[in-house]
Amino acid sequence: MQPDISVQHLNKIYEDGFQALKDVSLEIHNGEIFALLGPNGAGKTTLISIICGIVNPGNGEVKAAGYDIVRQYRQAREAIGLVPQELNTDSFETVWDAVSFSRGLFGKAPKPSHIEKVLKDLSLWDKRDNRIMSLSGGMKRRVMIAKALSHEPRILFLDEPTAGVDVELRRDMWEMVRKLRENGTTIILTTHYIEEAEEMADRIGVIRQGEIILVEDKNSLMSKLGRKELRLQLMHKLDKIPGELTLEPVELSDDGYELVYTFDSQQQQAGVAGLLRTLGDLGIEYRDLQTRESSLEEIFVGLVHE
Ligand SMILES: Nc1ncnc2c1ncn2[C@@H]1O[C@H](COP(=O)(O)OP(=O)(O)OP(=O)(O)O)[C@@H](O)[C@H]1O
Repeated sequence: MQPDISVQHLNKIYEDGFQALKDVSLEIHNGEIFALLGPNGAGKTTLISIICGIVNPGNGEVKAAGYDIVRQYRQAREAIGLVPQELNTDSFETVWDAVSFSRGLFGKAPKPSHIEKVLKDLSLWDKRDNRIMSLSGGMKRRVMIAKALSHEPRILFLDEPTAGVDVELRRDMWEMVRKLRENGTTIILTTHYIEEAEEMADRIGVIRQGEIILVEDKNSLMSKLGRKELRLQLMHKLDKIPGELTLEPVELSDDGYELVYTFDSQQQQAGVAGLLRTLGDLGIEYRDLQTRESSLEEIFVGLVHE
């Protein structure tokens, strides 16, 4: 099956000569939730804006739903809903009118049954006759999503969907996004929040200074997250790792006074207990021990600051 989004060797140099994207290649498949994670200025908005036809691409090829975003702009754009970072919500219009109008912008015939479904899915049905400016911040965000979904796109972009949103509303948003995915929408979200990527995404892409430096299944990243390290400071120097321990992921420090054991947090019980027992059997004494866990945050920070 062809990917919903295909980006091949995309470069972007802004008019002032700044290169915001460097040879970006990425494929996103139907029904995925893909999180694009990166620090400020990494190029997330630039990438999204190019795919959505708001910013001109440099060289490279970009397709949405199989359509080239330059040569087949209309078809490509119609496949996409975009919830931008900046929310423009000082509108006197009612929720119903605003969402219906957005659909019209794509040249689509009115379809009240769809607008009704979108508003109900987003828990906005009761507010349909309210003016947008009278709504709470969280409701306004929902309206933005409803507008983006009004023309029945198969791909939804959410640029920083929960920036500045309180924890409760963030959870609501996550729940909503999951529901949309269940209905077959492909979702691409940008975020600074590692927690958000962990919670939501099927796959995570990390972008740094215009380059995609990692694209990985969330679960395999989570198994990295689950790595733990046990450090044992020994009473007496060891010259080498005893044969009984060579099957274990154990390393000896250069000075021979520290053993470092790396393990999966899921196997914690058996692994650590077994190791300590073996050390006891071998008569290897230690003064102190510490464990530490590497988090996705650490992996991320390590990656983007390398
Ligand atoms: N119109 C422009 N002209 C020149 N440089 C630009 C322009 N728009 C963005 N940039 C630069 O391109 C880089 C990437 O910006 P972009 O907005 O894509 O980053 P981002 O990852 O979305 O950041 P944030 O998380 O802060 O939204 C930044 O260094 C930015 O200053």
